[in-house]
This record gives sequence, structure tokens and C-alpha cells, in this order.
Amino acid sequence: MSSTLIVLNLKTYLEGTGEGAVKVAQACKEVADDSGIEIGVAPQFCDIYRVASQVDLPVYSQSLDPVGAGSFTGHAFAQCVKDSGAIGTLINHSECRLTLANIDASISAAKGVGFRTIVCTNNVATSAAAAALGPDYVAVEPPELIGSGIPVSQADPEVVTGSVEAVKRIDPAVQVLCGAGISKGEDLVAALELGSVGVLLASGIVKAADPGAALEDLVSKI
Ligand SMILES: O=C[C@H](O)COP(=O)(O)O
Repeated sequence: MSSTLIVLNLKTYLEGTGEGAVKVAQACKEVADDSGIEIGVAPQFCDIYRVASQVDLPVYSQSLDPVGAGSFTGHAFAQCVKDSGAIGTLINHSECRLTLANIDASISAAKGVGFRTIVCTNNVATSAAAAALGPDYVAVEPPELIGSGIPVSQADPEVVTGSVEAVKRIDPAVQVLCGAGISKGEDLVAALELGSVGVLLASGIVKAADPGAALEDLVSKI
């Protein structure tokens, strides 16, 4: 496997009892195996167990709450998310934002169960702030480009290069992903050329008529 990382966030695009998520995850696995590129998938909480038990692929939760076992109604408890089969989590996605204190606490909760942590940010300043909290990855995504079909690598390359520089300055061990509007092979190549190690993406693949073919295109140029 190369060190390039692709994480496909399924958001709440898929209805049903998880069959759709399993199908997309299987397509991810096939493309990962064929290309040698690591691909992970982030289904809804209710689909984590089903996806993780049916597909041999890294599964992430879409968020994680900074709570332990106890009286925490409506929260996602790290140990249970892990027991469901996840190996990591997104934290602070633009569509599920947390306070700075809760980002820090969620990273701690995730690390407490050995999770890979991907903290989402919206600009260079928040990328630097997130890096100071020591996650494994910072994923920078300008909110206005999310779901737009306009790749961040084209519309706002400076937010990627700026985040890479800022994160490196704060903690060189933290790696940078970028996302928003990424869907094609040239978008992934551009993301890597801007200094990120991979992409966090969603609509361009999940909403494609053939997600498997869209994934093949995504990895076709590296
Ligand atoms: O988590 C994924 C990002 O929000 C990007 O979404 P998008 O690929 O639909 O723009």
C-alpha cells in the first residue's frame, strides 16, 4: 500500500438497512486492492457494524463524542464505536462541528481506544489550531465547496498549501488531507501535488451512477 489515503464519507446519502453502504464499501475494497491505495469508508453509525463485518476495509465513524460509559444519552461512545468495527473517526466535520474543547476531548477519547483521528477544518487558521491538538490527520475542506462538484484543488489551492505549511510548522507528524468537490483522477493528483497525502470525499462517488467506476477513475492517474 502507498501512503496515500482516500476516505469516502457516506454522510446520510444512503437509505435502507446498510446494503447500500456495504455495496459502496465493497467497491472501495476492490479499487483499493487493485490500486494499492488505502481507501477507508465512513458510513452512518447504524451501518458501521454491518459494513465492518462484511467488508475487509478500514471503517471510520463520521464523528465521535467525548464521553465515557455512563449517562450520556444520544452520544457516540468511543469503545462502542470501536466494538462495532471502526478503526478511526472523523472529528469536527463541517456538517457536525464541535467546540475547540470538544475537538480536543474527542481526539483523546478516540486515541484512548487506539483510533486513527481525522480532524476536519475549514481554513488555514483552523488547520493550524487542529494540528496543535495532535490528531493523525487534518482534513481541510472549505465549506462552500463541499458538495459543489468544484474541486478545492482547483478553486482554492492556497487553502491546501497553506494548511500543509501551517500544520507542518505546528507538528510535522500530523498529515494533511483535503476535500470538497473532489471526484476525478486529476483532482486526486492535484491534491497530492499541493502537498496533501490524500483526500476526504463524498458526493462525487456516493452519488455517481456507478460508484465503483467513479472510484476507478479517482485512482487512475497515480
Ligand atoms: O466529507 C467529505 C466532504 O465533506 C466532501 O464532500 P464532497 O466530496 O461531497 O464535496
